[in-house]
Amino acid sequence: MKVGLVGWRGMVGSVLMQRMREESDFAHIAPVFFSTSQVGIAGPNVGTGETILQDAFDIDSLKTMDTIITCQGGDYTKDVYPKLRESGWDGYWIDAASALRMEDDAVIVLDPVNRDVIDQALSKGVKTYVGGNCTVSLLLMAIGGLFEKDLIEWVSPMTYQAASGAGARNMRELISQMGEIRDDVATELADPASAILDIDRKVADKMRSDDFPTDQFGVPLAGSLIPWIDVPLASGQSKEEWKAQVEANKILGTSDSQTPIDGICVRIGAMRCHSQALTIKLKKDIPVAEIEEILAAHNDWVKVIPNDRELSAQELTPTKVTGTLSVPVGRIRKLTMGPEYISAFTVGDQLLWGAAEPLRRMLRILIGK
Ligand SMILES: NC(=O)C1=CN([C@@H]2O[C@H](COP(=O)(O)OP(=O)(O)OC[C@H]3O[C@@H](n4cnc5c(N)ncnc54)[C@H](OP(=O)(O)O)[C@@H]3O)[C@@H](O)[C@H]2O)C=CC1
Ligand SMILES: N[C@@H](CC(=O)OP(=O)(O)O)C(=O)O
Repeated sequence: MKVGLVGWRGMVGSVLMQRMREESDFAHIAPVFFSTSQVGIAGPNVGTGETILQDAFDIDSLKTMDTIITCQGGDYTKDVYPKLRESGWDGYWIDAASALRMEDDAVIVLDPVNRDVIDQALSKGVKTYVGGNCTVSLLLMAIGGLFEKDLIEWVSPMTYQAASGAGARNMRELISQMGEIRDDVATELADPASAILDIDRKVADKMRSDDFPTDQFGVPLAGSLIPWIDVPLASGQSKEEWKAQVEANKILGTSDSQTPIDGICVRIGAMRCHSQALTIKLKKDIPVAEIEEILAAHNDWVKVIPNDRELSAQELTPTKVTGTLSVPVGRIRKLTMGPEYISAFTVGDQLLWGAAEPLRRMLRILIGK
């Protein structure tokens, strides 16, 4: 299979390349690397010989691919995808961007959760497969078992989303902000006798000052948070909040009988792991032990963490999860609202299961390996 890769050197694309190398995916395809800015120079050698970067806007060149996998972004998709389809190209398009997700002829891929939906689409001849929003994919990897058994009446996810979701420049800015704060009080920190309230005031002054680096986020994130992600909608939701219900139900194949999923999305100063605190209303009263069993049995990556202080602090954090495919879910307990109400807390790497991994697994499904 001739596979065109677009956006492979960006942040999501680099994680995709890393995973494809780790899983020897390149042994099963003939890769062709495209670029929007570096046409004609040497591309990566992935064990299949020297490569030269092709023009990612050249429809004739793209048309020779059996499959195109893109992490280039929504603007690229909106520009190139319609031209390619209008030209008669009938290949598989696998995309990280949100642009095509809610189109009728596109499927949102997360095969540990919706392999049945993917298989049905393939047999119907669907050719467009899009990765879900990171928060949505991570939510479903964590509590997919309860959805599979049709036990959920509604979910309210309150998110704690990492800087990486906003892009590479934002990750850099977060670190710069952390450094600026620390450097500003380095002398006081070195003196154990210095007053903490003096340090605190100096930190707040620094974060509010005009020279604090906020070009990317617009406001301080380090030492603070941002309770809004993406553009506002007429409903009062942010677009990130809107995606939870529509995308999750599309992934699950339940768009006609939507399970309500809604909460507040918040950016915090983590690097690349999104966390979510969940309030779940179950359709019936089930013991916590049974809930834990259902969750743990759903897929190979979800890991139930007992509701224990030490284990939660060690296992259920961005620090533990970053760079791994593990999706821990813990803090599972009955809430005082009633026996059908439970809490849960989950963490996942938003660049792996949240972005790159569902795409490379879709490619593997296509090549049948
Ligand atoms: N960030 C995220 O968490 C998620 C992103 N996505 C989707 O993936 C898309 C891509 O996101 P992301 O990977 O963050 O985007 P990046 O900005 O990291 O990369 C996008 C493109 O920018 C170009 N580029 C220009 N300068 C550089 C440079 N110095 N280093 C690397 N690439 C460079 C590359 O294209 P070229 O080689 O052609 O110049 C690259 O493919 C998003 O638009 C979004 O639709 C989906 C899920 C999560
Ligand atoms: N919006 C997400 C990242 C992202 O790229 O989402 P989407 O793939 O739905 O555009 C975040 O900020 O954390």
